[in-house]
Amino acid sequence: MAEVDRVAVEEFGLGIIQMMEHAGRTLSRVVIEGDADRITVVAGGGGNGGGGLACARHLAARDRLHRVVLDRSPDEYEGAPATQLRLLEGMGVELVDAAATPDDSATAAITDADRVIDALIGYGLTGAPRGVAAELITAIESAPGPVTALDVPSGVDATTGEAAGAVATPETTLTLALPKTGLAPLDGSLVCADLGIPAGVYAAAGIEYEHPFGDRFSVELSLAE
Ligand SMILES: NC(=O)C1=CN([C@@H]2O[C@H](COP(=O)(O)OP(=O)(O)OC[C@H]3O[C@@H](n4cnc5c(N)ncnc54)[C@H](O)[C@@H]3O)[C@@H](O)[C@H]2O)[C@H](O)CC1
Ligand SMILES: [K+]
Repeated sequence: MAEVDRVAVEEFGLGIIQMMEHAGRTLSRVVIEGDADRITVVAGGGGNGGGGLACARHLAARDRLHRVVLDRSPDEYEGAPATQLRLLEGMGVELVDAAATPDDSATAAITDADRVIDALIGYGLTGAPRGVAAELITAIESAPGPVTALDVPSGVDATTGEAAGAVATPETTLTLALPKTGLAPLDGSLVCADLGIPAGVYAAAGIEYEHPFGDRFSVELSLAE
């Protein structure tokens, strides 16, 4: 998937921000179909967090957003995730910086929600979750409300499916563009979102690909028997 992203951006000129917007908007559609109206988005600093922040903007516009929890200071965001964050700030959305709140307001923002979106870490996970991200994964895992994970449950290796430390167990995972091999052993439902990546990108990346979405922009997947 990382190679597909590279080819899409470097050889086809697709923007990261374009794909991230598809991810966030489709994620918001999936959770808006449920009845939760106090949805907390927990967002990391990379591409996964950026998709979560785009989702938060669409939820806020529909009055379904409870809180946005970050694992680092807003000043530390760069690139497309920073763009998503600035848009949210421009809407007046309050951000909970879990790294700067010694009290339990980040945990409360997660436990008070009636659904939590786990957009902390995606396929960019390296090793077991550390620091504030690990604490937030533990808080998500113990939250009373259901969890929707973006791309892969944070803490799960997208390729091997192994979890070397904390992991949040989702009710639903919305994976992006292609199902990752590490999702095969996953409990819960799996939905794949179309990011609008042209078929030629997959060909250039050496992947045999048939557009799986038909007329839709997301499809539910199940494991072959
Ligand atoms: N075509 C696609 O599928 C697209 C996917 N997108 C999304 O982007 C992520 C991958 O983005 P990337 O920036 O490469 O990495 P992540 O956001 O997954 O992770 C980096 C983030 O996580 C922190 N981190 C990594 N390991 C640890 C650890 N052990 N403990 C604590 N923190 C950790 C790191 O510091 C970074 O902040 C993909 O999954 C999709 O969600 C794109 O939006 C575009 C297309
Ligand atoms: K995630």
